[in-house]
Parts: sequence; structure tokens; C-alpha cells
Amino acid sequence: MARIQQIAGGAIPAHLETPVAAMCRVAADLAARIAAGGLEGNLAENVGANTDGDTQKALDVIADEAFTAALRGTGIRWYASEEQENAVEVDAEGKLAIAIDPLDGSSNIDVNVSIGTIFSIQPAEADPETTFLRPGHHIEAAGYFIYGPQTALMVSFGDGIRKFILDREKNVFVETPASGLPQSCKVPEFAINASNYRHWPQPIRAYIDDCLAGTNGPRGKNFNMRWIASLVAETHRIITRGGIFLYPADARDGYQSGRLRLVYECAPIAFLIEQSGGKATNALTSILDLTPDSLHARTPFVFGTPDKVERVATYHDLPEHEVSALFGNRGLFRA
Ligand SMILES: O=P(O)(O)OC[C@H]1O[C@](O)(COP(=O)(O)O)[C@@H](O)[C@@H]1O
Ligand SMILES: [Mg+2]
Ligand SMILES: [Mg+2]
Repeated sequence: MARIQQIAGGAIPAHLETPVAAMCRVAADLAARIAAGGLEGNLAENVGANTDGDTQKALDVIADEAFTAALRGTGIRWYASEEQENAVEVDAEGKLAIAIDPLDGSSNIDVNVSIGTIFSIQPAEADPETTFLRPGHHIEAAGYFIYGPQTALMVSFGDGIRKFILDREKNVFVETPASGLPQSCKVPEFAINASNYRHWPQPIRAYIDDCLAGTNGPRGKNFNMRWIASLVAETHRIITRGGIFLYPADARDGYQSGRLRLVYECAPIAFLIEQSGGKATNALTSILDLTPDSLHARTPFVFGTPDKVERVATYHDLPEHEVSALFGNRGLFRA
């Protein structure tokens, strides 16, 4: 059974130790199954659809069932998952609630690219609506497991970020020093699914146009682009070496509020990013200030190095003629 080994002096708040330990045990098991690839059955097989119409892969369901079962009796009352229409009461006596994306990056299961689990823990109220449909300021702990070449837990208990790497031989999550999100980098990186360019709102197009223009444009420097299509993997890269991630609202059917879910994807990542020294918004407003109107509500999502995230907001304040101008005429941003 997987254990956690903390750095001397570090302490996981006592009331969170049991649920976090239970999650680590599930994550270690999932990591082993993922590493075994298809040898134990096809983890990427389509097995159905969740209530929101997203295709469910075998691993989505395996992960969801494993976390639900493991969290029984750990102090968790409400369990709200991407894979279930409504929050489930796992323990009527529990004082805590968990919001979870059991398996993030499902489109990468069959291509051996990093995937993960995203979660946040907060106090449980009398019903799931009161618990989950409120801004993220009640979150006590949030983070993700990343299943990649390395399996790691990145988590915050509201006092900076902590990093634990799975020692697969000893089956222990060993804590290792975590540094915050770098505030600058030599060649800044942006992450966005550029295939949706034609559907984006004009301020997002203008922001990306100016990145693409590099040294010829108003930013006066070159950028790199990355898109893994696993939110967890993008977050891990940005916490490690800076940059910005954008999944904006767009004009496609069903994408008016973007793609990512506020309760169990964006709010936990926003909490972790802010605790690591970054910023997270819906392009304009802090993610942690938003009130979800349903468990599966979506939101545009922009996070990363603070000055980059703030710059995206300023593009929304530009007058129409500036934002739709060619980059050469966007005078306000001449470096
Ligand atoms: O396929 P797209 O549109 O690029 O979207 C990729 C995004 O969708 C997600 O895979 C959604 O998460 P799930 O795999 O949990 O549904 C994110 O991890 C990722 O950032
Ligand atoms: Mg996800
Ligand atoms: Mg998922």
C-alpha cells in the first residue's frame, strides 16, 4: 500500500491526512496500471458517455470507482466527480467534500502521454449545492497527481505548494522541495489549442497574433508554443518553468464558456497556481471568485505567470479598432 513520506518539518493538516493518503494509494495503483499499458486490457476503450455527453474511456470509469471506494470512511461526505451527474454522499458523518476529475487528459491514454487526476477538498455543508456551488475561497487543499514518466503529487494546503514523487519500488510518495512558478523565462511559452483560432473572440486572437509575431511584433520577443491536451501536464510544465495556458470561450456549439469545468478542473488548478505564485482567471476575473451555477459548469480558463495573465485581460479593454488591427498597428502594446 502506498505511503507518504514528508520532508522533516512539513505537515499535512491532520484532518486532511487520511483522505490524502487514500488518494495516494489509488494514484499509485492507477500509475501501475497505466504503466502496464494495454497489457491488462484496453484502458482507452470507449465504454459510454458521462451525463454531459463526453465519451468515457475505461480508465475514466476505473479511476472514478477507485477514488469513490477509497474515500469511504476517510472523513469525506460529498464526492463530486466529472464522471457522475450528481455529487455522491460517501459518508454521512464526513466533514469534508471533494471535487475530482478522476482522469484528466483522457484523449492521451492510448498514446502514452502524461495524464492525471485533479482534486480539491473543502468543508462539507448540509447539501452538495451549498458545498460546491460557491466561489473557490473555501478550498482547503487542491492539487493533482500526474501519471507520466514520473508519477508525482503536486498539492497545496493553503501555504505554498508541496511536491511528492512516487518511488515505485518502495511504493512511497516521497516529498521533495517544490519551488514556485518562475516569474520570467528566456523564451516564454504559451499553450493553446490553435486549431480553434477562427472560433476565438477577437481579444484572444490579438493576444496570440502578437505572440506569433515575435520580434517583428509589439512584444518584441519570440515565443514558443506547446499543447499537450492534458491540463495536468500543461500545469506541471507551467509550474516548473513558467508560461501561460489559455482555453478561451469560443464560437463552436457548446464552447460558449470554453471547455474546462469550473468545480473540479479550473478551481483546483487555480488554487494551486495561486499558491505557487501564479495567477488564474477566466480572462478577466479570478477563477476563485467565480460562483458555479451547476456542478459541471464550464469556464474560459487562463493561468500562468501573473504578468502574462494580466496582459490577456488588457486586450479585452482595447477599443475594437485596436484589437482587430494588425499587430503592427496595436500601438498601445509597443514594447
Ligand atoms: O482536445 P482539446 O479541445 O484540445 O482539449 C484538451 C483539454 O481537454 C481535457 O482533456 C479535458 O479533460 P478530460 O480528459 O478530463 O475530459 C484537458 O485535460 C485538456 O486541457
Ligand atoms: Mg479534465
Ligand atoms: Mg476527466
